[in-house]
Amino acid sequence: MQDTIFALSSGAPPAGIAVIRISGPGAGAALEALVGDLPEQRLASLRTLRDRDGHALDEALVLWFPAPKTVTGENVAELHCHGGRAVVAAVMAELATLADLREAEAGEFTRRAFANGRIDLAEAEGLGDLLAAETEWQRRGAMSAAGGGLSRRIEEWRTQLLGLSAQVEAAIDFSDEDDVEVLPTDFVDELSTLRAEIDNVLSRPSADRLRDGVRVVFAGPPNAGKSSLFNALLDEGAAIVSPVAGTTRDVIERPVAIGGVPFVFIDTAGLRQEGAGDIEAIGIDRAQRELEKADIVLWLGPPADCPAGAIQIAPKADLDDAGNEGHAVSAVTGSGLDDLVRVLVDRAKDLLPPPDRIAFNRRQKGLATTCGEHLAGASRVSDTLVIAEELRLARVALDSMSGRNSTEDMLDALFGRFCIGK
Ligand SMILES: Nc1nc2c(ncn2[C@@H]2O[C@H](COP(=O)(O)OP(=O)(O)OP(=O)(O)O)[C@@H](O)[C@H]2O)c(=O)[nH]1
Ligand SMILES: [K+]
Ligand SMILES: [Mg+2]
Repeated sequence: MQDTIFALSSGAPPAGIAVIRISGPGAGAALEALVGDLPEQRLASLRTLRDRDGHALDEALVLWFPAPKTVTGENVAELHCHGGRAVVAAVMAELATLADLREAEAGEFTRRAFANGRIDLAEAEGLGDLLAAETEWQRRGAMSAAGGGLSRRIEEWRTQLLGLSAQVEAAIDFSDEDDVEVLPTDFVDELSTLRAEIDNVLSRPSADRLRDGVRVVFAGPPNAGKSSLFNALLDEGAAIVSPVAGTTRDVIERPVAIGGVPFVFIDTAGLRQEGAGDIEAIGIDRAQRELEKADIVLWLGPPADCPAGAIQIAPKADLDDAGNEGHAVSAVTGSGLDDLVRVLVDRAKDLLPPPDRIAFNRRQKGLATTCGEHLAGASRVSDTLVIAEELRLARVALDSMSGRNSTEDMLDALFGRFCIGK
């Protein structure tokens, strides 16, 4: 029999309320052990929680949800206790003494929901992103996946594919008689419409970029003012600033939300060929690698050396001898910073999937690409047996997207990034 699991599903105590969730075949018995009987299902009831000796642990709102229409698909009980540390500890300790009950692992509730078909993989991934969301754009992006928007679309595509396969199977059966394989004329149209739809979503930026933030690298020669600008934009003294060329060696990363858009600002060592010591040289190597991974580069060096696609900055605008090509900014007076931020936000929005539209993450993009290749394969040939096989393979890719055929490793990786109690 499946273990019954429990965990604190709300934030760390102390808090106003602590929600302890119990899921599994023994959830009802556990609730009964604490409150004396099973309260009416799906209704909040105020009860005294007691230990096995009858001592009161807390007054709590308790809820009883019998399987299968529950968040995990199993029997579920919820205890809405007072959120004090000692209260939570006492109730959790009492639960741990009950037979067949144990504390849940990270993501275990969600994993059970997936195993019981309450959510599919795309929804579980969206839920993971939603829980991790720190900015408005992240929240909106994750909402649609967590709410099943992407899953429904995948299901529609799957249904269309099944329809196409059925047409091919019919043509194969028909061709047995006189060796002529006839596919309905609109078969080709339907196939290309499906391909176009998947390609359209594929063309959108990846949902991972939204989750991880847009990487903005501050680059240029030593002493250009990179760290000063980095600090000024972050409004904190994260990076050391000094008149000594080669002050910054290591890469310094700071996540920051601006206008609801998630960024990661990255300060780097000044780039120079000569005169760098051993440690600075390592820093320069790291800076080069960051430049390769950057989504946006702020270039604080001579325009002639500005990397392709980078935003040219004219730093130290308060000084008389400041350059005047590019976005003039001063870390000292703050001039030009607001404009620069606007430019950054505009650029970032082009790099992120539009909120409220469905988008693939990296894993889904790989599968959608495979799916698209098989659809293309199906439209290239006239042999119906080959077409049927290509359509089948396209469907296998879609099924991996929704997790109809997922491996344990993949599930471990996905649910491992959830928190305990989710
Ligand atoms: N007047 C003025 N001075 C600045 C400004 N920005 C930076 N500086 C000065 O320029 C010097 C170098 O600044 P940093 O921010 O350390 O420059 P960096 O590009 O990070 O330098 P490295 O890390 O050594 O590559 C320091 O003395 C700063 O005070 C600015 O906007 N105006
Ligand atoms: K410096
Ligand atoms: Mg620096």
